[in-house]
Amino acid sequence: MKLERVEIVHVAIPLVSPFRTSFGTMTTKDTFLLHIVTDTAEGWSEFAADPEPLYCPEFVAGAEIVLRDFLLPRVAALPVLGTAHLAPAMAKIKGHELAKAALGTAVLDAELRSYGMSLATYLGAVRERVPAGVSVGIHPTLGELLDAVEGYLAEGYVRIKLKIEPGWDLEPVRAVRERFGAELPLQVDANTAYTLADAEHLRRLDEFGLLLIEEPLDENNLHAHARLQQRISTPVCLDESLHNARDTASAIAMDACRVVNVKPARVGGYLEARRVHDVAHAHGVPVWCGGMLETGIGRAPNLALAALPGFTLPGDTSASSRYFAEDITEPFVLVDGHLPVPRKPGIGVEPLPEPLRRFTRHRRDLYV
Ligand SMILES: CSCC[C@@H](NC(=O)CCC(=O)O)C(=O)O
Ligand SMILES: [Mg+2]
Repeated sequence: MKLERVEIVHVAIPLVSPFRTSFGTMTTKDTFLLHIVTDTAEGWSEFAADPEPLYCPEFVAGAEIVLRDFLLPRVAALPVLGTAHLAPAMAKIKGHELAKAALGTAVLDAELRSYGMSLATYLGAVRERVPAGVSVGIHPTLGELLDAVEGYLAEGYVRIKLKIEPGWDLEPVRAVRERFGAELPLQVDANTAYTLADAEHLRRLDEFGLLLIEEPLDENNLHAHARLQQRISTPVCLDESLHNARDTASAIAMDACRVVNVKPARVGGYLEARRVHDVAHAHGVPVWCGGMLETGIGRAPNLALAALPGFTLPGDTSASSRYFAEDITEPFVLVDGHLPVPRKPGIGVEPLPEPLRRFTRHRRDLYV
């Protein structure tokens, strides 16, 4: 393949309801798509983070600069444009995994389309549909939380994840357990909101039989997560702390991580995400596919990844309607608590021209 053009398409899609986490409240999915044109096929991808660096250090405006000034010049200079060649070409740039993932996924999409191969086939998917969990934000009252959970269960979601923070943890978990029973697959995500000083408090979550507690302590602090795991029985799951397969191997070796939230964008793309899956699977550590409120452009490839053998826990791969009244692709619709694995070439979806036009804020060439 030969790179001919790369376009950045900034989109802003309103959320159906505010999504509050321990680090802020989102009301719009405000990010960009990459559209690449090569001599043999086109490719699409989505940048997974937001305008502010609150979940991780990367953010929309910064990623555009990193792509335009540092990643694209190196990739465009490659004698052969192919997914396998990208990581070595981008490796000299430190960090910026989400920006690298956006470029790498667009190239992978184009490459697979040129071969007529689906991402699911390429990655080694073994399922045609995957069970869908749902992430539930922090609500103003317990009553509103219980109503939200009731609604998601009625839609068929098979697992509930509750966002927690100091002051909103034991009570919402207890309320959900009391209302929906001990058998409901239930987990929590703190997004780094606690410290080791909270260990005794977090140990009180052990009575609720949670599947896991996600990223309770500050990111990249594997030692503290390992010490916390010695004091609580709820399995610690890492998210923000794992940037690649190497981190995953270290975290498992230190017993800092008994479950892995695999987010392809966070680890630099789908090839590294498969490596993370392979490392965890080899150690008997279950993985599940995390989410970043993706549009269908990011949701489709996540579903392909979630169909790999080691993804034994439901992910945050919800239906498009979880966040959007209208998606920029054909919507992903829950059927019996599952979503279909895309099987068309590449990521298997393209933006729908009309919704894309309506939700586009601006688009420009990053490379011609
Ligand atoms: C704005 S919160 C984004 C990161 C968060 N993602 C989710 O909670 C799932 C979001 C989704 O359903 O895509 C996480 O830390 O796991
Ligand atoms: Mg998380």
